[in-house]
Amino acid sequence: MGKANAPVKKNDYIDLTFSDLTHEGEGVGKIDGYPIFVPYGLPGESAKVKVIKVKKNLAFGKLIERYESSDDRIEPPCDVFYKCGGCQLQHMTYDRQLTMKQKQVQDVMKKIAQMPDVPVHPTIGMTEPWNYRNKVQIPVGKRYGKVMTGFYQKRTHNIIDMDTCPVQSDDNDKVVRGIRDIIAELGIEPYDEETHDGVIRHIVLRTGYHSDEMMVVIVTKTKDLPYQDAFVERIKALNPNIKGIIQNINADETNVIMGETSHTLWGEDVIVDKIHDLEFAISAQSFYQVNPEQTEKLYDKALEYAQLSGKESVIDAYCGIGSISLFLAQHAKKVYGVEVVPQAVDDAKANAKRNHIDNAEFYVGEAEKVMPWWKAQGLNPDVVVVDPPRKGCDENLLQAMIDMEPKRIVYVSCNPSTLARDLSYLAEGGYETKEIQPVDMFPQASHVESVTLLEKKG
Ligand SMILES: C[S@@+](CC[C@H](N)C(=O)[O-])C[C@H]1O[C@@H](n2cnc3c(N)ncnc32)[C@H](O)[C@@H]1O
Repeated sequence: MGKANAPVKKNDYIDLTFSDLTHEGEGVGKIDGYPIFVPYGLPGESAKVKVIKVKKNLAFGKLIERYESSDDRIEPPCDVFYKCGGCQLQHMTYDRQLTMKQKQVQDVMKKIAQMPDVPVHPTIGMTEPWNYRNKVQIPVGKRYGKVMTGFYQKRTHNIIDMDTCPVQSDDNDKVVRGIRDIIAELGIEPYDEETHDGVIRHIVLRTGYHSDEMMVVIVTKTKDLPYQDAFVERIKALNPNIKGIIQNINADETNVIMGETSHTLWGEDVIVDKIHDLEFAISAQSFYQVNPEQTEKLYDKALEYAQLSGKESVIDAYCGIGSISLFLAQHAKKVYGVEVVPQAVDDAKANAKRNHIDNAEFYVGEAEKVMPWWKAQGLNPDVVVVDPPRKGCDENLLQAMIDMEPKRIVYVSCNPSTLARDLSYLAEGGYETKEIQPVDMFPQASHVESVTLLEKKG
């Protein structure tokens, strides 16, 4: 069907009944099999919709008036939910969010991996799916002379001025507001994305879940930070748990938040937090899971799937600060971790020492290059754990893993689509996907995390 043959035209007003949800949580209604995606529509509801964009195979619409409410609908607790791009699912009950995430994994296993029969367990959720984030990265801007901090409006870079965010911890919210006011009072200029003038781009805060230790990172465009001493003194006074204030410099015209250079303006370079009984030092540029309560459940599942007896050698690829590696090391003979961010590998080595674990080694490098090299050196692990970023595993890494012939692979994923693609590749290499456990690391947002167990066939 060409675009001209689509059953709707731009600016049409139509009545639509929603039958499904997209992976981003938008309602899907169909006219003669032609899908129309409408934010905030829920299955079972019908509504008046304005068609805003028409493509060959699908259209997008805006919900104008709902004729009835699904039992899955709730009032979003956040005032700016319908404007902000941070969360997508606050209008649905938490149970519905969990089933939606399970179904998303089931869908990609059918459509992308062609494995409709793999068991996908119900998503492991939180008891209280709010105030869970231990990290906030918030842009700083100025409008009509007023300094603002807040998340970007959907699909734009307009900052929505906000004082609180219901998925953040209250302490993080308070410190962000405090720093925003100090920036305004000292007259330090926020960075302007259009003119590339100004100084302060982002405030990044990380708070230890068990330790309450806080790290403040001020991301600047310039090396120079005006009124640095006064700025640091006043930030210190905002919360006694602030352990370090770090400046990160990002001079590039980019969407990436942090640049490559950081230096500590005051206090410690790291904060320390615990996951179960292990302590982890975390520096500004290292990855650390954002939902501490769910991290324990995610890691428990990864460890369960690894089925270690104490005799195995294990590779943890994309290991970050060594958090999964050190749990594996407590039950294995030897663990090898690889990670591309040098500061994270420094943290991983320090974390092994801090926890008196001496059977874990960490290497800096791209996992897709280090794995084939390890294979060439004769390293043939019993188990491989991978936890890649959203783009999934590089083919060279998948092939190296197949060539190493581990008994089991545990795949921790934050993107079901690339997971399904990689599971197909591994199936061709002789690895059977046994089961998948989604774990909700991002309540109220549409991201889906999961742990998968694969075993070598035959
Ligand atoms: C999703 S995080 C997982 C980290 C760790 N497993 C954890 O649970 O905290 C992915 C990690 O992969 C790292 N990374 C990204 N690309 C990489 C590559 N090509 N080779 C090795 N590590 C990479 C990132 O820096 C990040 O630390």
